[in-house]
Amino acid sequence: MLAVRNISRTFNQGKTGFQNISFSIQKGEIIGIIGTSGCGKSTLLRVLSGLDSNFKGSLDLDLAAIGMVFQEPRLMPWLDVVDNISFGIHYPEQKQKVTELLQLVGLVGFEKHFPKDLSGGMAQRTAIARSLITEPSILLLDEPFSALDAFTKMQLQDLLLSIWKRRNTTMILVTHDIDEALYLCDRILILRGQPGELYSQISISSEKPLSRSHPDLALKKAEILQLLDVSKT
Ligand SMILES: Nc1ncnc2c1ncn2[C@@H]1O[C@H](COP(=O)(O)OP(=O)(O)OP(=O)(O)O)[C@@H](O)[C@H]1O
Repeated sequence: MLAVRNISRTFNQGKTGFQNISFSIQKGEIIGIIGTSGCGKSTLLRVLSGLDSNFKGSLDLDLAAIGMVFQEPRLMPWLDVVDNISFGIHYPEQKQKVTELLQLVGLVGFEKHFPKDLSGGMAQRTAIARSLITEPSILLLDEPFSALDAFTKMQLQDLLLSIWKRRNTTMILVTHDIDEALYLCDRILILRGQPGELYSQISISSEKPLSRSHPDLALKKAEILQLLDVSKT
């Protein structure tokens, strides 16, 4: 349903960004993108989202069907939770949808709270609900939980899986957290180099989610560390 062929994005210096990346994604797949700092992961996500159209190669996806979640929630401080979620849509007609999303992300009871009164996890739940309001078929997530404490992070990872189970949303997740990618993803793309290139792809379990301590995930982690060339650190 999504195909990326030979795409490259370099900047003026010519040395940065990413190059010659090709992959495809099936409906309902969760794909992780992992790579060392500066190998172009965020740049790739910006290109996939349509925020950056200055790339070479071909991109076969419906940009209208995309939702995006960033590392920081990017909520509007003067709007409460409901108004943040429903910003840009015609709320009276979409009230039912907002109610369903509040239930989905676990924010019932917090409708009238403003961002300053939300914990980091609740703010990110609001951002996730907002990204789903347009019913995207693909969700792009750029290190969505990296600013959260370990416990909240695990809760929100499980929230993503529950969204995926209910809606079969295709997701592309950029993360530095290999355990997170192993737990959530069907397949992990490993980028290396500057400019970054697709170095390898690893399939995870077909019985997702495996328990976080499952030995298969430990084996895959060792494989990924080796592919990233950081297995001794
Ligand atoms: N607008 C820009 N102009 C010039 N260079 C850029 C621009 N955006 C990104 N870069 C460069 O492209 C490279 C890749 O950046 P990017 O943020 O995509 O990497 P990343 O893999 O997401 O890094 P990190 O893991 O540290 O977040 C970096 O060297 C960065 O400096």
